[in-house]
Amino acid sequence: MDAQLLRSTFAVVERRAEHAVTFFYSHLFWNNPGVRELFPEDMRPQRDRLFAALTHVVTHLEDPGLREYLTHLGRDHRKFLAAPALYAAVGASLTAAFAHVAGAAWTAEAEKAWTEAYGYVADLMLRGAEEAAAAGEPAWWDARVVRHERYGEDLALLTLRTRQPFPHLPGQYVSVSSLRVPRVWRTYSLANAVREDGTLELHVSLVRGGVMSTALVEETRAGETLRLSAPGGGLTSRTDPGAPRTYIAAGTGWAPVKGLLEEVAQGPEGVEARLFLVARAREYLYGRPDAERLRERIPGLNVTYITSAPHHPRDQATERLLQALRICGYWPAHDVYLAGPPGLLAETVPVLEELGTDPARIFHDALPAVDRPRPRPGSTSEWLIDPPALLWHDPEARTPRSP
Ligand SMILES: NC(=O)C1=CN([C@@H]2O[C@H](COP(=O)(O)OP(=O)(O)OC[C@H]3O[C@@H](n4cnc5c(N)ncnc54)[C@H](O)[C@@H]3O)[C@@H](O)[C@H]2O)C=CC1
Repeated sequence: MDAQLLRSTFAVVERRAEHAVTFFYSHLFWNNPGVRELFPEDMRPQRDRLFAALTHVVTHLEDPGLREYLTHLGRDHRKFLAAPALYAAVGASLTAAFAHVAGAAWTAEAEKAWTEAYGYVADLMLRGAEEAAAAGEPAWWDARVVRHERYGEDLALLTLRTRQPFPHLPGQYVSVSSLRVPRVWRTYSLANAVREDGTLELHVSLVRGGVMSTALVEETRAGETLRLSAPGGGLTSRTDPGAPRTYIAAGTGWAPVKGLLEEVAQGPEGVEARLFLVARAREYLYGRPDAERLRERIPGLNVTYITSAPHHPRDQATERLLQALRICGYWPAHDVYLAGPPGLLAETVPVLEELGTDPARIFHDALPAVDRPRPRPGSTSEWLIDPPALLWHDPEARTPRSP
């Protein structure tokens, strides 16, 4: 693959991404009757996702992890009922959209490079889907809501039980769909280790205007059925048994960390472990009772709760967290597991590195780039000098701006 040529054409397409995406979906739906019904009513998040995936591929062309990313993406796309014919149709519409917006940059060489690259992507995705089907994995798991608990205005804990066994590792996430908002899928971390009764736990924070979180927090009731996709994500346990580790969880980032700690509690020995549980205010520290129970079950677990002071902005908790981390020692010996809002991760990782943590031993889910909102540049030269944060870099993030 000509990585250089792929990147340079993508850079041109990226500048007109909104046109490219509109053209792509119009072309796809016009030329393939029936395909529109596979997509949700509101296409905006879908648009962001397409470019998020393309950006990931283009920025990881030489990364050996790209194969695994694509096979997992294909396995996950079974939930959309994506057949091989759809992959071919998407390829044709994508090249048409790129040709439309790239102008003079769309040379015969560029078209050849993109056709080859898309073929590679589609082959690996289809391979992932076929392997999962051959292993007897369903396209999605039906999960009954056995308990629905509200915490305050904007949080719900859902306990689910799947009809078929659900193979997950503690720390992983799933995408979830509800018949209340057809064909919409959103990812949530699982908040439990593997349990004997097979139940799963999700922590859902209400996003203002978010259709799925509103359905899950405010409308869903026990007895309903949700759909879960194949679990994914890299925030799984990597530390040798007994070796020291630090867990940092903020907001509903508590979910995967709770899963990891439940796994430790199921093990035979204690560990040298520190947990920092961060919340925007005391009343949002919903994980405290479970953290206390885990502290009793895990000898050697040290727990610190951090919140913003009353009437202070929620980000003050992050400053307090960084102060607390600076007071601790032994960072070079600790593996660090992090889960929370992208902004918190972006601020915490450099401090951990500065304190001596091995960057390769800091684990968190792949998160979008974080940037402060800026006005969009007006001219091409401004774009080149100071390209803005791309809209699709932060598709899943909450909108936690107000205190
Ligand atoms: N696997 C993972 O990493 C998971 C991540 N999450 C993410 O965690 C967040 C949870 O949202 P909420 O529960 O509403 O938490 P929240 O918005 O109340 O944030 C909790 C704390 O994180 C810090 N924070 C928030 N935004 C920040 C920013 N821009 N810069 C610096 N620090 C910031 C603040 O200290 C705040 O008190 C979501 O963004 C969600 O996507 C949730 C579950 C799993």
